[in-house]
Amino acid sequence: MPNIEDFSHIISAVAGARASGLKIADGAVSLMLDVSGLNADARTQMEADVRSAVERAGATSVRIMLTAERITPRLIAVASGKGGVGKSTLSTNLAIAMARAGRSVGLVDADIYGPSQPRLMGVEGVKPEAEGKNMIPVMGAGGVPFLSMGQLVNPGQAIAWRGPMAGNALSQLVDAKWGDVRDIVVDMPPGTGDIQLSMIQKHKPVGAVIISTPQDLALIDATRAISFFDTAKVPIIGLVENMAGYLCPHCGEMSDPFGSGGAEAAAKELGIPFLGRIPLDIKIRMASDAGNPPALDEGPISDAYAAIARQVSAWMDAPQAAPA
Ligand SMILES: Nc1ncnc2c1ncn2[C@@H]1O[C@H](COP(=O)(O)OP(=O)(O)OP(=O)(O)O)[C@@H](O)[C@H]1O
Repeated sequence: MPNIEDFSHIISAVAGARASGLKIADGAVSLMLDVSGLNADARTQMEADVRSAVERAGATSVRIMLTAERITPRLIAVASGKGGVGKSTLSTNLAIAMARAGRSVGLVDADIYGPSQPRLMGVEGVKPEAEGKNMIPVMGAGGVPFLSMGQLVNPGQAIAWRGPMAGNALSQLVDAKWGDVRDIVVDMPPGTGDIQLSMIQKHKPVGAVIISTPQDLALIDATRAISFFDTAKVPIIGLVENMAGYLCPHCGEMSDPFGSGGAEAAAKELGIPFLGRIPLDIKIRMASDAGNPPALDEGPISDAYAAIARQVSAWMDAPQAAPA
């Protein structure tokens, strides 16, 4: 029978620093497993992995107590200098790709000008319920819980809002019953005006992902968005290039209607990380419009979102994203 040190090694090979309180009595092993920040599937998987490793090593019985710290979700802002560059599409697919990697992540659609997430998440017309004063997020595509400005007001109504109203509306979404959600991807309204400032002053994101198309004019707007977050002291996680390169579905030739590589060059010049590029592909628009986010699929598009999600997740796991 292995001793307590052997079991400790076996368990930490599977669960890293998440295991604690290991005890052994007559071959019966008990321990605690901190599953904070993991979604339900990842929790079940980790528990099962630890259990089978301990059983394989010869334990007569295994008792695992799952614990999770109560957490206030951290916000990841997805922002762009101007509209129409694919910010909402990226927000949805980033959240889904992070969830597919086992993270406990939610999505908030704070774009008061054109809340499009209910459609992208396949839950158009679904109204969230409330528990007391708090809203309960609805379950969107990929099992990602989500709330949208579009669920608070009728389309078009919010456009006349001023900063404080937008800030208060965002509070309703962010202060909802998020359960064990650790990180919330926030689809910001495009631009860098008072509305956006009020929102981030009220609910400071831990970091911002900026999205741009590759052409010069869009990059100038992206640069403005970057300095906006700099001024607000919100660190930039990195820049994503969207609609980079068009693969012709008929002849298979790759062309660059908006140029290509502009965002990567701009990121280098600005000294911020480049997180990756998403091609211009009609399949992205069609799948999104049908409420089937492409990040849920298999293939190169989904891989591109997963690669961006990995970098954002790594940034969130590093010390700079830890709560003060
Ligand atoms: N890589 C892509 N390839 C093809 N179509 C895309 C791509 N990214 C986004 N789109 C499409 O472009 C349109 C605009 O995208 P999206 O709504 O995500 O942009 P946005 O920046 O959030 O816009 P808004 O500022 O209006 O909210 C949508 O029809 C979307 O399906």
